[in-house]
Amino acid sequence: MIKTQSLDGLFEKLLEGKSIFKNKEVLRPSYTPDLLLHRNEQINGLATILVSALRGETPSNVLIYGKTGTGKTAVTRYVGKELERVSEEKSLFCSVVYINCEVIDTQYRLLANLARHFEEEVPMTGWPTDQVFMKFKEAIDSKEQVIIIILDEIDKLIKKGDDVLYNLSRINTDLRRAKVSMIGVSNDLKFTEFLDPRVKSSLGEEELIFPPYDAEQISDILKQRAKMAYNEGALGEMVIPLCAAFAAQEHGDARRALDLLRVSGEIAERENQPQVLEEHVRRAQEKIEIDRVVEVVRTLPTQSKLVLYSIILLRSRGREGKNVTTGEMYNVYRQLCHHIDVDILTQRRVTDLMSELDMLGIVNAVVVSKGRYGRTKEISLSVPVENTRKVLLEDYRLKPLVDFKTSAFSKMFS
Ligand SMILES: Nc1ncnc2c1ncn2[C@@H]1O[C@H](COP(=O)(O)OP(=O)(O)OP(=O)(O)O)[C@@H](O)[C@H]1O
Repeated sequence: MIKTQSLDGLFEKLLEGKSIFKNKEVLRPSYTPDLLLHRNEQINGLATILVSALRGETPSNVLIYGKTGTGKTAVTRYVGKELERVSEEKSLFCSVVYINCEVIDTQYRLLANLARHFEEEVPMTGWPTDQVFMKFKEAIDSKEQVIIIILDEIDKLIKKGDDVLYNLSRINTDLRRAKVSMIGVSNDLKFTEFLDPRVKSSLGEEELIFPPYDAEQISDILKQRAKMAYNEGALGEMVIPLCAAFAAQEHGDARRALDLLRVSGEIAERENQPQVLEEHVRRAQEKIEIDRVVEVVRTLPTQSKLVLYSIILLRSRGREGKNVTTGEMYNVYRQLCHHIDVDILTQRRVTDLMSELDMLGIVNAVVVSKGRYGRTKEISLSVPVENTRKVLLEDYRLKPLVDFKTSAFSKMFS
């Protein structure tokens, strides 16, 4: 008979412990606070452009730029919500439609979503795109109204062509009653380079830049949120300054700072600690960094994974402390390719892939002089070996390499 452990009261026991969190949800990215700190200039700037909508005029199109976590989405949604609120109060017809182009990433799906927002029956696939566009136009032109379309992460949409933006930017010439304007949001400052010049000038009628927050501003944002998220006395004195300092080092990313504040609390909670302390923040920072790297490694192309795996093998063969040279790395890389029957790239190409890994912060390569033997690059890993190895071996193409170090590889070094 299989003995099962009694689980009576499993959750009750866990719930009994007093939580340090009052409301953890307010630390999640989906939560938008009622008051956005240090963004008055951007809020007023956007409101000044959009106020035309309340006068029944077409607001200029706007492009909003700024690095990740600088409050672009939060500000745009906040101003959009306010606009809708005032318009309702004044019995006007203004609607703001928010689309995240990372999720809705094809022209068809974008138009279908817009049409559906105005209660048109459009299937999510199957129709010619023109027909969906017609439906959308018909739907909105049935009455006098101003529609503002927020296209968040607009650069993701453009990767699949800019026809839809071209059509949307000219839509007002075909409309009799309705008026449409667009707000494009992006953290890629260069994405407009790929746009049709007509779309570029139409979309960028107005531009708003969101600068990164400094440590003090992040600290204010964290304090505001911590009051709602944590019980009184649950945060050690150094927690907020340290979270702010780490996030400001990154580039002033409020999302990262809020993540850090939440994960620090989760670590302290898991250890049944009554208070979050500096050491929890340091561990949270490490955890978030590992999670980030794991995600980057997971999505690398196979060839880059093989380059990385060669470096890992060289580092873990009892050579700790010794850096790997490009020559050694290429040697092992070739054997790995041979082992799993993958094309072998030239040393030059492999060196390029390695430089990309360097840029992603996965390895660190320094050029060293070998005297009369010329120059070479010495490579060290910037990521934890075991975690990275595990992620690499999750890839089915690399799986057969799991035994590699114990057979062919050990022979090479014995
Ligand atoms: N000024 C602020 N006051 C309070 N919270 C803020 C502020 N700016 C950003 N935040 C919070 O930081 C997180 C990230 O902000 P947001 O999503 O607006 O950034 P973003 O610039 O749109 O980033 P991305 O380009 O990655 O989408 C959100 O949880 C948001 O609520």
